[in-house]
Amino acid sequence: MAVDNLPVGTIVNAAAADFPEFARRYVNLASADFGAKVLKCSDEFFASADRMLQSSEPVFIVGKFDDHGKWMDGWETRRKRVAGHDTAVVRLGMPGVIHGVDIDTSHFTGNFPPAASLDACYCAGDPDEDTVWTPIVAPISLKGNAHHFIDMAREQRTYTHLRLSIYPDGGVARLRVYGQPACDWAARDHSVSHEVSALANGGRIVAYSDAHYGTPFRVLMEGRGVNMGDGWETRRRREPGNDWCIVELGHAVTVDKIEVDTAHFKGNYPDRISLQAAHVSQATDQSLVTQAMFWPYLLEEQATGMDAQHFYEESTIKALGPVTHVKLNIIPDGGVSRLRVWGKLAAQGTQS
Ligand SMILES: NC(=O)NC(NC(N)=O)C(=O)[O-]
Repeated sequence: MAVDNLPVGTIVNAAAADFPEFARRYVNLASADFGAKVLKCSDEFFASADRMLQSSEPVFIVGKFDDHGKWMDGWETRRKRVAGHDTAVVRLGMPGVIHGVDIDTSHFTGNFPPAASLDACYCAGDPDEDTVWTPIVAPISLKGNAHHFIDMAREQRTYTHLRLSIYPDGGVARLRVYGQPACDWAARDHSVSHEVSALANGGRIVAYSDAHYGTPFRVLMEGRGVNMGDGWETRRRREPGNDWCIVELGHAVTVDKIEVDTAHFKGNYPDRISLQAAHVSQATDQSLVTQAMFWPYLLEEQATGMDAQHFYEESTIKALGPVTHVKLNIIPDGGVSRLRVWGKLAAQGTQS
């Protein structure tokens, strides 16, 4: 991209990429939003390694320099003048099974690394000299200013940390590690309710009708939304019907509490919401969209208000028995900051 002739301060966005299925299906376990951190790196002279874990799209700001050189949105090491290569050790925001990665060199043109590789480990604490690293991506060639999507569908192990190696030096705008957070249900207390919709507990967005604004997976994040962008928001609906979002729960449960939080959605909260649910063992993400049309109501239509948490307890929730999936209907459209579903763990394999 020829950026030199643009006015100083112009923010240049990364070229839109054709994202593969794993990047649409799973969350980025290496996102700073989930607490992912760079624990150590061999060098970060030009740009801090933590920057490659930001969830924002990388930008190039024309004419922005700092004391070290050109300000770059990513991790960038100095030009190596000795043998060797650079590395960065990342603690994932949540332990999980990795389904694909993206080594994104957006905006690094004359300074991208010609190759990179990834190793992973599972560690209760943080890795040290005795840690045994498993190679998960052998060295691959990189291009400048480009996404490098690597499908890892065959990977089944749970990892907590990654080590990114770049050969020999250079800049990486973003490291994205798409995967399913892992949860050890056998170790959990089965006598209490669990928030099985939470990402950290294996909750996953399966499909949604529209997500013109905001990002659907954020409704399953912990804590309250920080602003209106921290949630799921649809476009204004100009035809009959309603918007919806299907969530796979981390474990089958008998639902005993639901929260729908419209934090920050004031002129655009849904007029009403409802939830449908089912216990499903045979489905694909695509077939669930069709199957969900006929699921029974877990929560009948409820009026919602702006910028508020709405809690529903057992007296309002229908007794459907164990369910594995819920469908949130927002009527007719609007924005939701958080959805939380709690319940008692059911024996896995139960079918209704
Ligand atoms: N124009 C540059 O980006 N030069 C250098 N990098 C930074 N960030 O200044 C370099 O040597 O790669």
